[in-house]
Amino acid sequence: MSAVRVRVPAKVNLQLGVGPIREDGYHDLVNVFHAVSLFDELTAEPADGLELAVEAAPYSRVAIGRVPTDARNLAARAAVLVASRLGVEPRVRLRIRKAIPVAGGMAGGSADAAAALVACARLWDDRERPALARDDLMEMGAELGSDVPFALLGGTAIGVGRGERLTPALTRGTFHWVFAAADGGLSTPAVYAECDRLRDAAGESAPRPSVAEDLMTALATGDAKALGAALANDLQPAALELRPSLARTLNAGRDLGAIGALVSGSGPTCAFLAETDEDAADLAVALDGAGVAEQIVRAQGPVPGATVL
Ligand SMILES: C[C@](O)(CO)[C@H](O)COP(=O)(O)OP(=O)(O)OC[C@H]1O[C@@H](n2ccc(N)nc2=O)[C@H](O)[C@@H]1O
Ligand SMILES: Nc1ncnc2c1ncn2[C@@H]1O[C@H](COP(=O)(O)OP(=O)(O)OP(=O)(O)O)[C@@H](O)[C@H]1O
Repeated sequence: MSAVRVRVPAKVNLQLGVGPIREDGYHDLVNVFHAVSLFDELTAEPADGLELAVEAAPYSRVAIGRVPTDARNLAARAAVLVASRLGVEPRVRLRIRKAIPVAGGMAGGSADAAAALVACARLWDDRERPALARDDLMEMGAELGSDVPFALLGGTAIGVGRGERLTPALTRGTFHWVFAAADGGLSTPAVYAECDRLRDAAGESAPRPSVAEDLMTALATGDAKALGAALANDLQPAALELRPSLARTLNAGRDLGAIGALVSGSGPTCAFLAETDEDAADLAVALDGAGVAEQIVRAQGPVPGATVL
């Protein structure tokens, strides 16, 4: 096989309920993931060794200078994992074209890891040995990071445990989003640690999160207004503490007519929901004019997970 090209979506967390810290240092979550039409593209082709190149997608202002191009890159780690599972050498050139913000709370690195799992499994598929099944890829994804299995699955899904144990959720229709990407990222471990610190300082113990019924009903009925009202992220206070300017971004979106506004995952990207495609276009133009973000991007969800093109 010569080259495999895979397209993989970003995510926004519709509900991120953060529970207590577990013994392994991770938090127990109720994580409602939603895949949106903002895509990274990864190409895998045979090479003499493991090679990696990263470029920004046309018109995107993704800070590719902050993406490692060595063995720390999650896509490279995914390729090494697939090779070791199949008992082959990781002789592959990976080219990543990024549109998903770096360290933005939209799981860009996890998306690239998912794309590399799919691409390398296909590239090294050989009649001599049993092919890797979807479940094998999901299990390897969970080994690489909590968000990786969802990038494989896509759509809308409820994640529990670290967020890696997924159940697809019933949804109707399409939701229209506007994302405000910030200049500079936030570290996911730092945001979780800040969430713990804020809870400690307030004398609060971590609640056991549960799936919000109003959110699931809004998704199942395709009711954008109800979805906007039900959006919730327990990491948002921590992200706002670490990056106070995000309050201005969220307020600008609300003032300009968003029917829902929240920080995406660990941030700093802010997500705004609009009722129609036209409303989203108007909101994007207005937010761009307000100058509260590095880049404004429109996207729709749900969309499929990592897909071979
Ligand atoms: C914030 C989210 O993006 C929401 O989907 C995820 O929870 C983070 O997923 P991720 O980036 O794939 O995270 P991982 O690579 O698995 O873990 C990075 C770090 O985030 C923190 N972490 C992550 C997931 C989780 N359930 N509890 C945590 O406390 C831990 O400090 C961990 O060391
Ligand atoms: N392929 C990759 N793309 C982007 N960052 C990567 C990649 N591989 C490793 N990294 C490292 O991971 C860090 C987090 O990047 P990423 O874009 O995945 O964050 P994120 O979107 O906030 O993740 P999440 O939403 O899963 O918490 C980066 O700062 C970078 O050092």
